[in-house]
Amino acid sequence: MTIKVIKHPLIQHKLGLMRAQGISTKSFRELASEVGALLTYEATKELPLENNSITAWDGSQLEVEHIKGKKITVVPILRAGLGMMEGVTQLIPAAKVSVVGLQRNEETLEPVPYFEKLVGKIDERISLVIDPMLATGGSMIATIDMLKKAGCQQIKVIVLVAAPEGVEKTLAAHPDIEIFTAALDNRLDENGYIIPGLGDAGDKIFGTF
Ligand SMILES: O=P(O)(O)OC[C@H]1O[C@H](OP(=O)(O)OP(=O)(O)O)[C@H](O)[C@@H]1O
Ligand SMILES: O=c1cc[nH]c(=O)[nH]1
Ligand SMILES: [Mg+2]
Repeated sequence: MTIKVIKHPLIQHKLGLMRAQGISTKSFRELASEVGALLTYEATKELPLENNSITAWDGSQLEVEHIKGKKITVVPILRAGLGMMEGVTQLIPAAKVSVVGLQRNEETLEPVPYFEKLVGKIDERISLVIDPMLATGGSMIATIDMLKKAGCQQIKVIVLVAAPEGVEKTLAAHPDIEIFTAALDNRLDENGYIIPGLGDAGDKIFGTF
């Protein structure tokens, strides 16, 4: 479908803080969660609503709006995706969680899958895939492949930072998805790291340097 770069001042300010050398694990993790929440607000903006009748505080019948039909499953890509989970689930507390584990081989840059636990009836849900980094796109494409194979028909992606190469590859493989990001950065370096990027997001979130 498309990529949407969300230029909200709060998002850009927080992302700018995340780019600083020597940022603490505590600050990086908190900011990843906060930017994740703000991007979730944008990514859920067009969810359809339906009217439902409830009994209100004074006993009267009242028409209120609820999110219609399909409900969301959040899909964090291990490990780094877990760093956005708190913020995302603060906004969607009832969301079911489907976990996917992928480790990028640092030499070939190919994603190596090692875990998959998806919720039931995923064909009836919208998947909201979360990962701080979309670099070559390999991990994201493999995750979307898994979700589609399990029957999921509607997929949105939230990443903190994306590289043009990875976005192009992901949208070419899966033109029906939507990507929400805080930044579309310049390029990948020779090791597949996003420039300017954030460095190794997983290591920063988990403190594994
Ligand atoms: O677009 P790609 O080229 O596939 O790279 C992006 C992936 O790399 C990072 O994870 P990593 O493999 O380092 O695992 P980790 O989260 O366990 O650190 C990142 O969190 C993405 O999942
Ligand atoms: O820039 C990058 C690329 C892949 N994974 C990261 O954590 N950072
Ligand atoms: Mg990593």
